[in-house]
Amino acid sequence: MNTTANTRIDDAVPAIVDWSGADADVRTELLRRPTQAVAAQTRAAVAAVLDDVRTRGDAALRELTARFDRVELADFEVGVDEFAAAEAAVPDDLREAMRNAAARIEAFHAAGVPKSYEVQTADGVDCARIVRPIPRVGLYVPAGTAPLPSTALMLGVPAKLAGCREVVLCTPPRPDGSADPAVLVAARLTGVHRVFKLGGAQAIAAMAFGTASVPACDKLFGPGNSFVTEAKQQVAQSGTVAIDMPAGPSEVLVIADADADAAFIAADLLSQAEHGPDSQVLLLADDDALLERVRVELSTQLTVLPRADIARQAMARSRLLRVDTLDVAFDISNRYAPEHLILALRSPRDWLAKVEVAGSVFLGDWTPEALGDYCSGTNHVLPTGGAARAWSGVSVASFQNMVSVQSASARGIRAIGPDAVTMARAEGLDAHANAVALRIAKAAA
Ligand SMILES: NC(=O)c1ccc[n+]([C@@H]2O[C@H](COP(=O)([O-])OP(=O)(O)OC[C@H]3O[C@@H](n4cnc5c(N)ncnc54)[C@H](O)[C@@H]3O)[C@@H](O)[C@H]2O)c1
Ligand SMILES: N[C@H](CO)Cc1c[nH]c[nH+]1
Ligand SMILES: [Zn+2]
Repeated sequence: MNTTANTRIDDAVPAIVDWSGADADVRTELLRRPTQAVAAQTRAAVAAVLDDVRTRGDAALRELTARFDRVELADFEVGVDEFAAAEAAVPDDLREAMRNAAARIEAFHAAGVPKSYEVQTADGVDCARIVRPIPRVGLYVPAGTAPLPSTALMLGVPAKLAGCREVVLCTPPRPDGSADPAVLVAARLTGVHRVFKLGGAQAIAAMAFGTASVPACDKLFGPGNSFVTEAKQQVAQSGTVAIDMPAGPSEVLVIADADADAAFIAADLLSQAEHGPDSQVLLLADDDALLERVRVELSTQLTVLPRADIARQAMARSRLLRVDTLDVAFDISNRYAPEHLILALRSPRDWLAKVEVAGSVFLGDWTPEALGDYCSGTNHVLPTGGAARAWSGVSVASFQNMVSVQSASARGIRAIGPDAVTMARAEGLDAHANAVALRIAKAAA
């Protein structure tokens, strides 16, 4: 332990680094996520797992589950009896909280369901976009460090709103071979059709390629550790299946001013640090005294946190940064593109226009990030690792295909056909030109 003034500061708590005047590119470089070496190791391990499941199916799943989850399973699918046992095991207050959360998630997501639309683009030419559910989707619910039934709600509710025909869910088995009961109850609450006790890259491989017991899905969803996230990216590159986004180890970036509540900020930082040793939590503030108060609070709160060991490891990749102005803090945040952004500022809504990219934003002292994790109604499956620059959190649209439709009458082909013929000839594609010209001639007769 170090000593500052009268307070003992936990060794894991980062020192305050002064970034006043630091070059913007240098700052961005310093906030990089996992090193290339770690990523390369993970890539190779995941590629081997995917290959094994693709070639050997269920036999590979059994071996990989024994190796990584330390449990021998003959059958991965959750049956009627296990669902019934889960319903009996989950306490009423948790069931009630999950029902309430599901209702708010549904209310928020239902308001954003993309609608079909039709436009007449020329006389006799109608164009439409119709919305269709993706037929078979695969959801991943993490359960390595801790089972996350809230994730089953975040994925199951929009899948149900979209109307997907078959919703499959994988979650890692517990040491006794069962699935977490709360995950099963949450899955049932949202109408998930089939649940398999599979975790990690092998679960992703099973849902991407299909095996004798697990159906191949059209699109995969959900967060997970670096193995799960890498597996999703590799199966997406193989072109057999789509994915929602890279949703890896949790991150939060807090921008705070001098009057922010240090205890609240420390609690929010620790709430994401406890997700895993590879979480990253960042605080940017323009006030030395506030930063010091947060260090003290982090030390104090760590002493009573049950998952302090995990949070301490995450602290090693985390930073407390002094910036010149709040404008600089927003510039850094926009370059970093955090999964979660907390604005612990006075009049936080006035600052919202400065946010260019972030997965989800939390305004003011009374909006802890944990509310969004569970029950405000927004989705907690969010892009990480800088992916928020171009990817968005899960929504009903993530579970839908948009199909475009066009219809031309004889009047329509006369009206717009000549443009097509001219453009086709310019591209040297005479068969294209002919397909249109034939119809123009017949429509004119
Ligand atoms: N971005 C988001 O939206 C979001 C949401 C919730 C959680 N998360 C993140 O999800 C992650 C959950 O991770 P988790 O570990 O708790 O659960 P997990 O279910 O993602 O991973 C557990 C699985 O990883 C596999 N595994 C473990 N060690 C392995 C190894 N050495 N080699 C190969 N496979 C191995 C095992 O099969 C195990 O079943 C956390 O990092 C959390 O921060 C992100
Ligand atoms: N904070 C996580 C997303 O990074 C979501 C979660 C689930 N349970 C608790 N938190
Ligand atoms: Zn969380």
